[in-house]
Amino acid sequence: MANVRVTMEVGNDGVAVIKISNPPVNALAPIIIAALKEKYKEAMNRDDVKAVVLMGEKGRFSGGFDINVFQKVHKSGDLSALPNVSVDLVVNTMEDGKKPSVAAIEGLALGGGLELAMGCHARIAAPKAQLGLPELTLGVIPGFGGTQRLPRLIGMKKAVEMMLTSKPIMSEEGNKLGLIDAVVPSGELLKVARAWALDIAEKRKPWISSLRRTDRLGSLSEVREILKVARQQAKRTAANLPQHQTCIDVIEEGVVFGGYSGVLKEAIVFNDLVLSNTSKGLVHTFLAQRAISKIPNVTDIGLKPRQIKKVAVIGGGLMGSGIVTALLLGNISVVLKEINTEYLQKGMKTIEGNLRGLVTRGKLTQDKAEKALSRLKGALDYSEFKNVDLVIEAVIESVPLKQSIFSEIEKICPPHCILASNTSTIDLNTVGEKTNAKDRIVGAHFFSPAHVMPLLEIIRTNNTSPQTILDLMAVGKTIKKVPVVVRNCTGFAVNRTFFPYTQGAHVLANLGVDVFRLDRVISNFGLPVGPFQLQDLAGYGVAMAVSKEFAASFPDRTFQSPLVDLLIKSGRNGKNNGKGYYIYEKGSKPKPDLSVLPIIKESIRITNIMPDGKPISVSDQDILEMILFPVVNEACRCLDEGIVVRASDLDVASVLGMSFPSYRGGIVFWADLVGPQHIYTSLKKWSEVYGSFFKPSEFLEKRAMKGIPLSAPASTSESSRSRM
Ligand SMILES: C[C@H](O)CC(=O)SCCNC(=O)CCNC(=O)[C@H](O)C(C)(C)COP(=O)(O)OP(=O)(O)OC[C@H]1O[C@@H](n2cnc3c(N)ncnc32)[C@H](O)[C@@H]1OP(=O)(O)O
Repeated sequence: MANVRVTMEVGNDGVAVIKISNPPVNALAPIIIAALKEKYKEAMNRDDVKAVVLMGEKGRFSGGFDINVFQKVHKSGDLSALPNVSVDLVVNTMEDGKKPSVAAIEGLALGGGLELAMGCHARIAAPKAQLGLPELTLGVIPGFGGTQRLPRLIGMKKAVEMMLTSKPIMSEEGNKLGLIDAVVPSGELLKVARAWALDIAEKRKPWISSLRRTDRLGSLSEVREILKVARQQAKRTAANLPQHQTCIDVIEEGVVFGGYSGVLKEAIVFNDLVLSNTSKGLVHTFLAQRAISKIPNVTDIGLKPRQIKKVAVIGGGLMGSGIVTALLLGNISVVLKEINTEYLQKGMKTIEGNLRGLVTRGKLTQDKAEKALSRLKGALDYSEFKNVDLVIEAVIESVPLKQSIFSEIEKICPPHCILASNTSTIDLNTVGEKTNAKDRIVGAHFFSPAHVMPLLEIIRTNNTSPQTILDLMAVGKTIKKVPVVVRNCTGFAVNRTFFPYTQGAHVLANLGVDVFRLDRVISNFGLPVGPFQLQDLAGYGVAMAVSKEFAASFPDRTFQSPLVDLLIKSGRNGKNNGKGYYIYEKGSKPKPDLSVLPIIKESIRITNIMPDGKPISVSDQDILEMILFPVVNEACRCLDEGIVVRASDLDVASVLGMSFPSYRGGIVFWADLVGPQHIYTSLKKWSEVYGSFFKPSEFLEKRAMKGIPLSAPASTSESSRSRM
């Protein structure tokens, strides 16, 4: 803890330099806040101090309030762990202190970090420092006066945009907007900040308290118009989130009743929001995403990732070309291998199209797209494979084909080369069966479209070496994916956990519940689309292949719905041919296709599972639970079998792989909030009426009976089942 501290050095010029040190981002932990108060008090009382410069250690001002403290509050429900910063430190000690403060900002000033800087009387920044108030992404609002000071410094419109989108700006833009008083080279930052602070103290520069400014706010009617538009927008984009509307209310309070009233209201509602389930979910998601890269016996044994300079991708279909695109964007040289010129050209065109799409959407410059393409080579044989560091196979899901590819590339590639498969269903032991390189065989499961979706599932067998896993994790990070390391099993972690999602929806459809209502309930819960629309988007071929796979591995809990087969027979193929459960027309939103109803009726006739031949009557809550509890049940089996390192990995995987709402914290976190006992009792009841698809797993039963959260690590007696 020696490096968690605040230091103060007073120079001969009479400037006290107060420095925050809490690596790696100088987070404002309670101990830092207490030390800041102490140093400020000392600076105000010392006769040899004329002014203060506030800065952060090692080139980073501050990443904001310590997020771990939120988690502690979430667990204990005790708000007293939150220190009084907004009034006590920022208003009374810094802004209204008798000596001026100047913030010297380098690297980043985010959340509470930027709020401290705004409490200073001027802000000097090094180039390219990130400035932002991302608190809404944690389910709270800025709580150290940011809702009041940012609009007063840069104007209402931009301030509202920065808070509601949580997007940071760079110091150069901050300078143009009035948030930053000067941008100076890093080496001159401290010198300029000291001089600026003295200039304020000696009245050569104005002594400005942001909270008292009104000149940038605009008239009340202008403010109200901006806030009205923001409210409407937030209703659309953040329907289930309380913090957006609350943030707007607090901003308005300050404009109507003055900045100080705004600060007081901000502090009150901040505390309410901290305790909300939304904040619990979002904070959990943030920390879980960081924990995911810590793999016991891989990342903690002193291994260093080797550099992956050249990658070969086999197969230029939709997945293969998406993977190539992602690699090229990560500055990696790629060889795309196809079996003939026609397929190769098709793959190349798809890659070009992917890059062009990013340019059109303003996500990539033309220059960068061209440079990315220049790193790509096409090949029809393996001659380019002699010096590759990694091969990713992305051909069709055929066991003999994959096996022959792997035994061929083993002979051609250098002995250090990682041999990865993008299979989503085939056992990796089977894929690598005919090779002698089992320690280098690994799964690299991307999600479609691979250049857009952020998750990379890394599947290890019992033979995969830690170095192979570490290297692939490093590649994942280079191409801006979040890698989750999982064990080999049918469907791996994501598809396996979520296969009952579609299944549950099909059970309900066959019990007579309207499919469009089912989709609506799920999208109201926060997933982008419901299970039927998702099936339309993924294509029915995928649905058929996947359900066959699961039926073979988990016959006890696979519901055989004839619906997709009937849809295909009626000439539907989902979005691919514009006709599925919905009608897809260019330029318009998908519309429910009522002509699908007779097909569903036929499915109901075949399955004949409706009690007394009548549709069941269910509430929206029942629907939600009947679709999601079986998912929780399968997640329990994955935990029991040690498919993931920790429960929160499954949360991240569900958020990034299945778009489960991040503000609900992920599937296991959500289940723990709902309560394992309720989930167990409900599943048990449904299994008695509707069959074994709903049968609760042993793991769920045990945890429910003992009142242990599903996310709690396995006890010694339980872990005998785990394969980790
Ligand atoms: C009252 C106030 O208004 C409330 C607040 O201030 S809430 C906090 C607002 N701040 C934020 O939301 C910033 C959150 N942090 C980030 O976005 C990113 O971490 C960052 C941009 C600062 C740095 O990103 P990057 O360099 O990629 O590093 P990243 O891996 O994310 O973080 C490095 C470590 O710092 C930790 N960290 C980052 N910000 C933190 C914070 N505010 N509190 C505690 N820990 C933090 C991470 O958990 C991670 O820990 P680990 O090494 O143990 O895994």
